Amino acid sequence: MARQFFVGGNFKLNPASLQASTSLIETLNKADLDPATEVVIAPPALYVIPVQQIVRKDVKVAAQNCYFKESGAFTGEISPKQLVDAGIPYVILGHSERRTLFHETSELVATKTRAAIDAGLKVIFCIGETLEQRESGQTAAVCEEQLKAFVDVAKEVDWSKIVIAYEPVWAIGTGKVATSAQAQETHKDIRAYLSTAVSPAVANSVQILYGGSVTAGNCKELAQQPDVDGFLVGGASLKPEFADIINARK
Ligand SMILES: O=C[C@H](O)COP(=O)(O)O
Repeated sequence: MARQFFVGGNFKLNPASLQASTSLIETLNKADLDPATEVVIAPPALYVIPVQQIVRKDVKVAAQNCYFKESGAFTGEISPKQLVDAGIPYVILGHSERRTLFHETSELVATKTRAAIDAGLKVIFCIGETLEQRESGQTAAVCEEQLKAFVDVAKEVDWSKIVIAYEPVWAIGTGKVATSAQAQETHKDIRAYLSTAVSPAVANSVQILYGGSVTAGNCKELAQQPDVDGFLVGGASLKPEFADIINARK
């Protein structure tokens, strides 16, 4: 079965006002988008609901993070249940900025992923190595370790609720994109790991996105790789070229 092409836009902590978010969405609403691509955008938490209200219906909305508890004394957090209640279908978890700047461990990311799926969300689950880890030949091992933490708590989980985003940390926001060969090799390694650790069927059906300095200029070649099923886009998702990335296979 062919995997659907998927493009996510992670706005991170941008733009800095609701008005600027609205104008970004208005541009996206007017764009000619390939209907074969599943498109998900992740605005900052405060704007998730207003964006959901104005964005075109063929574009879904994601939160950039959530906690694993349903409710309680957890100041500053958002629960998976609240996202579901607000009609938000997706959440990004395990982004390298969460792992590095906010000290999220693979175990915490796994717990949050399990809770999000159990609550009814779909998860864009991010993994990826640092430059030092790549240069010392640990790329596959690091991705496996990050995935294994979830596999360990994934008993009877519905893997169709997960999209994996491979984002080498050295490529995020740096302008240094992975070559299509590097992306393909790592995506293939991720599938090989899942084939053994979960099942060949899951390894074959799970969508694996590439993220890290994707632009309109480099997306077409990356999109031709057999194990690259789409992108998680940061900086370029805030620009009109996001539509060209969505249309990378058109
Ligand atoms: O989630 C998106 C990634 O962090 C990629 O960001 P970037 O496209 O700005 O490099």
